[in-house]
Amino acid sequence: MSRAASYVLEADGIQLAFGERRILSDVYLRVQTGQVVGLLGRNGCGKSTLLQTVFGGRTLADASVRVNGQRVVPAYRQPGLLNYLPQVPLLPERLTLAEAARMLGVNAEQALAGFPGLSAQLTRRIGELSGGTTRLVQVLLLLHAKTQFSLFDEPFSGVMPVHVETLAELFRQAKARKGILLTDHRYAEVLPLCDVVYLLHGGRLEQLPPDPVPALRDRGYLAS
Ligand SMILES: Nc1ncnc2c1ncn2[C@@H]1O[C@H](COP(=O)(O)OP(=O)(O)OP(=O)(O)O)[C@@H](O)[C@H]1O
Repeated sequence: MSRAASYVLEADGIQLAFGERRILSDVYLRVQTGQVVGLLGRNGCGKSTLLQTVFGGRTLADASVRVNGQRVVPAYRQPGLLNYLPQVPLLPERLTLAEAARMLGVNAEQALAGFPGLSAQLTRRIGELSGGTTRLVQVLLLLHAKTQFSLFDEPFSGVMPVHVETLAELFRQAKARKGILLTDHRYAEVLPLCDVVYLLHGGRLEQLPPDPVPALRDRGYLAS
């Protein structure tokens, strides 16, 4: 991908109900390269489901996912388009950290550089790392992988406070290379990172104004 190239990822037409319960009904989502886009919403409102659908891991009949106007369903099949970190572990436990980085085409030394201590663990197997370390290295590897977009479901989860600000800074830097869509309840870390914030509530995706806090309070996501 040329650094100057600009890509727009859009999703809409996503309808999902479990029995009588409608989860997603009115969704239009847009992420472009150079942006961090935050997706907020209360527990169980459908954020993970939406990310899975954009990635293409969950197939919904009328879902439209497009890049620069071209339909890409499932999006994950398009080489170099996007990667996705779900809430569950992604990387095979038997691989060493160095092997996992190679598998993703990532320079491990570069990806882990901001975190003294991680580079020393390159020869350890993923299955031997602590839960929080595993989460952090997965985020770092996907962030550095050469895709136009990265989707993260709770990237700050389990990351210890001393690493959170460094990770947030890496998200800011990664915008120069890609577009990022993330959901995380750590809104204090997430909001300053985001160029655009969406709130998912009642099946609808609402793009919030540049200062999203009052709307987040009004809609009951933050305590007033
Ligand atoms: N297979 C299923 N059958 C029935 N309901 C389901 C199924 N899968 C998910 N759900 C429901 O769909 C809703 C959306 O789930 P999802 O995991 O997308 O929420 P979320 O916004 O990511 O939540 P959280 O913030 O807690 O991670 C939840 O209420 C969940 O219980």
